[in-house]
Amino acid sequence: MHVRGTVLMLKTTQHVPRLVSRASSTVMSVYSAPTPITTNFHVPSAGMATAAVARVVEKTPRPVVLSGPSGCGKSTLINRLINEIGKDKLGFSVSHTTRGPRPGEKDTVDYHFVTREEFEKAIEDKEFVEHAIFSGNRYGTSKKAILDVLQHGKLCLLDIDSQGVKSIKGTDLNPVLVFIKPPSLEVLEMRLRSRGTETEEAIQKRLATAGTEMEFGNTPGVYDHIIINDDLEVAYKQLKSIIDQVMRDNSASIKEGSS
Ligand SMILES: Nc1ncnc2c1ncn2[C@@H]1O[C@H](COP(=O)(O)OP(=O)(O)OP(=O)(O)O)[C@@H](O)[C@H]1O
Repeated sequence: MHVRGTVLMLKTTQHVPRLVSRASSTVMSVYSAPTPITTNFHVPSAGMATAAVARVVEKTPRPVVLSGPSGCGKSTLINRLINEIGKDKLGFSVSHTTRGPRPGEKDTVDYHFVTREEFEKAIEDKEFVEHAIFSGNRYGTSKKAILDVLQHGKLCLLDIDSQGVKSIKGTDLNPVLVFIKPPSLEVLEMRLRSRGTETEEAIQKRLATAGTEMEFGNTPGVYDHIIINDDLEVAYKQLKSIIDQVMRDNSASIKEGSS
């Protein structure tokens, strides 16, 4: 998965209207004129004290962002999370892309595969919270995708590239940022080739972009965690431990916020 902004969610105990306040204030840097979004969230009742409501909004669960060069193993790690945590606790939402489907990928399941024109229109309509170009294709995470996740009281896990990370850092989402790093560019190339899903041209584009992604990932202070995906078992354990911690923190903050 790339930029794609694949959105996964780990279930927490309660959902809160975080995006409502976000959408009407900072939102993402990609918005030229943010507009309020309508949701079906459970909004605290009118009888709830204003201070308590403010605390609930303030204590919204943090999303987790996974990022790293194409072929670093994001999809592999995410699929293991899905398998281990289970679909009753882990949701999956779908991003938009202008790239063509790989063999086996299904429209609306793996991505919303759209034309460039449709993507441009979605940008104009301010449907995306972040969007980026990767290897000549466009990827975007729609507000609707995230809202769909949050409506189910789940923690979002986003898979986005460095451009998306820059955008999301400029918001009040307060994401936990995790960089998935290949052991080396040589290993990355080998894995990309063995995956056998790309043309030579696409592989070259991915490798060209990989250098920039690695540089960004290595920049001090950008990411909260860096996981080197050498041994898959070790990398997975590290990621799972981060996810477990975020889930605990989110649960605790929700309880505190709603008390
Ligand atoms: N630790 C690992 N050891 C060996 N092979 C791995 C490891 N992690 C992932 N792979 C393999 O590397 C290839 C690329 O992994 P994957 O598709 O998960 O990367 P990705 O980051 O999701 O890429 P993209 O962004 O292009 O979708 C896959 O064939 C996967 O099986």
